[in-house]
Amino acid sequence: MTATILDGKATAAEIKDELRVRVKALAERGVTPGLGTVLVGADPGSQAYVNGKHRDCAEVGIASIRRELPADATQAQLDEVLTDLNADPACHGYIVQLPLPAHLDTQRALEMIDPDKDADGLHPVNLGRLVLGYDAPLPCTPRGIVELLRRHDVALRGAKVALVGRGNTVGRPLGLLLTRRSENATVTLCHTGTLDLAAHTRAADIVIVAAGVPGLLTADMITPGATVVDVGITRVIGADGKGRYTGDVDPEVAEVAGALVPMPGGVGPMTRAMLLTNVVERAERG
Ligand SMILES: Nc1nc2c(c(=O)[nH]1)N[C@@H](CN(C=O)c1ccc(C(=O)N[C@@H](CCC(=O)O)C(=O)O)cc1)CN2
Repeated sequence: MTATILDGKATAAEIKDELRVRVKALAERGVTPGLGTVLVGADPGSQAYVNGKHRDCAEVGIASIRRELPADATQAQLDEVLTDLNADPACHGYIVQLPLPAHLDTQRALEMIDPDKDADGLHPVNLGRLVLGYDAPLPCTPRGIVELLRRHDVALRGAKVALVGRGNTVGRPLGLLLTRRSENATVTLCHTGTLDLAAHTRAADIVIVAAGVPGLLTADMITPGATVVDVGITRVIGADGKGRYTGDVDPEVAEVAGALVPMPGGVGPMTRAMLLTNVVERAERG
């Protein structure tokens, strides 16, 4: 068996086409959605991700608001930028690019974001709203995974899902999304303390791996025909001395799985598309 590839890049492109139409409708009401980004320091990876977000904005007609601080910025300087963005009516949602330099308090920065402008959906108030089933901006990666599966007709209702990883940005919120009444999947949340991980992944119709451990899921760990989602993205240095990104799923899994969300080209582009979606939704609310 060779898995059907669930192409996140193509699906994200479809979503961006749909967003372009919604942005045009907003323009007719005199509203231009605005996404803000806060970048501290000059890490090349973070700069590339922020540039990518602004390219995405330009593609769909969202206004870009860029705030940059030097690597040695103080917490007070960062607070000031966040306070400004909270008050800026042109900014419907914004993100603080992570990771922040080690001397800054990330949790404090995330908590300073106005929850109604939290484009990443990672503010504790919004994660709390998600737990309680209230309306809230949803975290982009979990939302992107559910959207990708839905658009490729992967049945979630009644499905057994093994979710590997309990982090606050993917594993935990994704478990909450998948167990909402609208999705109705049955989720086993696995983590580093799970005994016999393979027994859980083999019993699952859908295996989602967000552990940050390259090649963690091997072909013998899934049932033939299962759907596999690779959320891992770890930078490794190859034999040629060059850096590259690798996922949590061993390439041989593609020979056994029925469907595979690959890395690259799967969850990453969907995460970016959901960030834009969160901003457009905020602008539509007025
Ligand atoms: N505030 C945030 N900070 C960070 C986030 C985030 O969602 N919010 N996630 C990552 C970086 N990131 C976006 O910021 C991001 C990472 C990877 C991709 C992506 O599309 N990756 C490609 C493969 C790698 C590549 O080609 O560069 C893929 O999966 O196809 C998008 C966004 C940390 N910080």
